[in-house]
Amino acid sequence: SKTALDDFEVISTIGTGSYGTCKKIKRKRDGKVLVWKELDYGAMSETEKQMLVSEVNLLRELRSPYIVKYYDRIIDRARTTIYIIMEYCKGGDLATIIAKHKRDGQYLDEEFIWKILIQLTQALQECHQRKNGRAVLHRDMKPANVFLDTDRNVKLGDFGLARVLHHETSFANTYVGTPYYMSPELVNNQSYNEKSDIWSMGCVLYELCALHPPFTASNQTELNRKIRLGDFSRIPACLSDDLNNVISKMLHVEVSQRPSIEELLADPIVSGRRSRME
Ligand SMILES: CN(C)CCCNS(=O)(=O)c1cccc(Nc2nc(OCC3CCCCC3)c3[nH]cnc3n2)c1
Repeated sequence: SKTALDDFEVISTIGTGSYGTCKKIKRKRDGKVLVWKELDYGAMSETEKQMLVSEVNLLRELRSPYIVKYYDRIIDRARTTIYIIMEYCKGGDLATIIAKHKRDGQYLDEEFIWKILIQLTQALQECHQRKNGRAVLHRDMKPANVFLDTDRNVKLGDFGLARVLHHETSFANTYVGTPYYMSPELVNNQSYNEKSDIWSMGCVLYELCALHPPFTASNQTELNRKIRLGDFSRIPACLSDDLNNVISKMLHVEVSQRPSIEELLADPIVSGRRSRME
């Protein structure tokens, strides 16, 4: 039988993203706590609705312990709203964690950063090296889209939704935040590719280390210049050269010089750290 809205009770609103509202919900039959994201498709064209359907179908196929699990979807035609039901990540998002450490003037410890690095890479591996089909690019990886579960394991979220919403007509396209994580190829109006996700992952990991993005500026032009130059300062001195080396590789301005997912996982530093963790 189809899942219906009254199979759930809303506990609270977690927040509002570029596409709509995220609510914490409880499944009545077993009390399981989940979230749903409400998207109003009322103003979407037929093509955009088609894109939304295909993006949601892609969400179903992405199965990894490091990607927010998709459960179901409910379509309420009366309200022209789709409810996408996903796993609830108790640990919140990295943007909140970084802001807290910045406020307290305390860096994150290196072991935690390596754990995030390894698990984010594995989350991207699932998307870039999908068995049965084309790679799914995240396109919008940033600290606010990386969640943690109870054991502080990574849960990469909001897949695909980024693409359907970067469609020119959707209101979500209006930049709410500064695109600190734009890759050089995007700044140069070249195409977005798998290596662009690697760049964004490098920016997220850099910000976990330094508690600020690698490239900052007070306006877009200045930001674009810094991104094209790829000049960023070393992560804090208390963090190892190994960590600095791996993150610096991800932030290579030249797409061809930037490692792919498989090259990252094959890197002796990364595989060495990974084997010590699992
Ligand atoms: C905006 N943030 C900096 C802080 C405000 C919000 N707190 S928070 O740090 O995200 C937070 C606190 C406690 C639990 C969770 N768990 C959670 N959140 C999701 O999305 C959050 C939503 C994303 C779009 C923008 C608004 C917030 C999930 N999506 C799938 N599973 C999810 N699990 C999140």
